[in-house]
Amino acid sequence: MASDERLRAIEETMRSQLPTTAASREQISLWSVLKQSVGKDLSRLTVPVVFNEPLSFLQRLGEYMEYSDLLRLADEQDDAVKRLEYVTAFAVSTLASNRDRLSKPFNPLLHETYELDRLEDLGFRFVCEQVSHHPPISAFHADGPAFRFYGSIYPKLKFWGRSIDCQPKGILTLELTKRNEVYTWMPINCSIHNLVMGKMYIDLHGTLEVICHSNDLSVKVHFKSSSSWLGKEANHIEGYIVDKSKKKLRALYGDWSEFLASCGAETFEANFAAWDKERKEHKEKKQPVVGTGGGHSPPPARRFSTTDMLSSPEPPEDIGMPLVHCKSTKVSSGKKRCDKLDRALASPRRSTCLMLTSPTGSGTCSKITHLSVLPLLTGSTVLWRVRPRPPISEQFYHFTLFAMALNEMNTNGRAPLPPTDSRLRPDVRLMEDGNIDGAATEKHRLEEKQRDTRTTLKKVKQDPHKAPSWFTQGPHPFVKDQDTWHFNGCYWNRDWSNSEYIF
Ligand SMILES: CC(C)CCC[C@@H](C)[C@H]1CC[C@H]2[C@@H]3CC=C4C[C@@H](O)CC[C@]4(C)[C@H]3CC[C@]12C
Repeated sequence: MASDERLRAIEETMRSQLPTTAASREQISLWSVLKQSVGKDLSRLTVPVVFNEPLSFLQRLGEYMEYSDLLRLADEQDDAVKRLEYVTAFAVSTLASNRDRLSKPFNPLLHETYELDRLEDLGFRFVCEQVSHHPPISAFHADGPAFRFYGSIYPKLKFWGRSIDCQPKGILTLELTKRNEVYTWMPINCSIHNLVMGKMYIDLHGTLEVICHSNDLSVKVHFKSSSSWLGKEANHIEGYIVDKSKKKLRALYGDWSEFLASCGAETFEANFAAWDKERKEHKEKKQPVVGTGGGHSPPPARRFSTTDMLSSPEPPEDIGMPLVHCKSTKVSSGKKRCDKLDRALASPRRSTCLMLTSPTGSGTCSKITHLSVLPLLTGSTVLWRVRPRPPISEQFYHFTLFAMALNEMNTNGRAPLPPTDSRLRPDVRLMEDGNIDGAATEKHRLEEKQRDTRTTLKKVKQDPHKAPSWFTQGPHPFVKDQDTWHFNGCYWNRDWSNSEYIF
């Protein structure tokens, strides 16, 4: 693995924002666009480009890998329950970037691909291909020194007038290769509310069941559905790790957009009610120190300097007190504690512990732009916490820093991309550059081109369903009666002689 300095060097070469800010949608009513489609599958519907984000759905799937470090941590645990804890934290972390992301990624064209080779700095490489057009199915495969993570998603979207329901189909599989362990889970359901009136928000709901097929440990993480974006249950998740006999071994709880912690099952049962009450009260009070958005005027900024901070050699593991979360533009590598900040907090009587995380996890601390308190149950271990989004995120489709770099052309002396890579899509690129009309024209042209290719192939009696290049469908190796898409591994030979320019 690369040294810290090397890591930082790579990180600094990546862009931290898009070329232009998002265009305003105020002029267009989403309702007028969607009203003909009530009750229909949205995959065939095109929305005006302003309701898109400048990423293809394949690139969006690349965001699953933002916290791939959790897989290294999982692999390092000698205790099977702890491994499942980190795997579950990873599964939850793949969902975090959905918060406030209320734009539609571009529908991938058939056989479009996307690669994310971060083997050198982040320890994984990822490939995704659009393997089917109707229904739209995207298959992906990622690997690293200790894992393989693969699956497919068919994001089934239904429009209900005031909301959109998404019941994605597919299965996600994680293999910890050195441990010979296999985990699976299904994508979680989600809804987008208040399309017509009120503040739009995204709600993830249902149960995320992570099963370890090698030792019969499993966990059902329940995602509470919230009735409004202010809802006290909003984003709350909880569940128990159980063994074969359903004996509760550990409790997991958190917020899919912020953190996942674990504690003893008895602690959770005995203290949850009291803690939950406190948490809800806290949620009502919770206010960012510097505005994180909502379009309202932010409260006055408070600044803290680096000298206010005491370094702690080790990140606090068991934190039986509230955690303060700082969003900072830059933070020095490692995690730092600060007790002086106690006084700055809303509830001065609490003992508090400050953990600083930067959007990238490294850099030097210059200013803190956001503070929030995470209440935790006594004796908890924080398995995962979200990296704060950059302050400019709001103007850039609420992208995380990780997302900002996904469509970057920077190949930095790397091997050339295949002609099917999402980064070469002219419509997404134009949108990113702020040319909405140009993007709309190109998007239309690509869709027509795709249709024409299919008709021509049919005319010359060729199979219009040319097989995907890098994946084949077949039975799941570990789950009965379940199909999955298998990566053939050839992608990384980087031979594009059979890849057509689809854009
Ligand atoms: C008209 C506009 C506003 C519609 C916007 C629809 C957007 C928000 C929809 C379209 C496709 C959706 C995604 C489809 C599939 C999944 C996998 C699931 O496990 C988590 C949610 C996630 C990642 C969805 C998030 C929301 C999503 C990106």
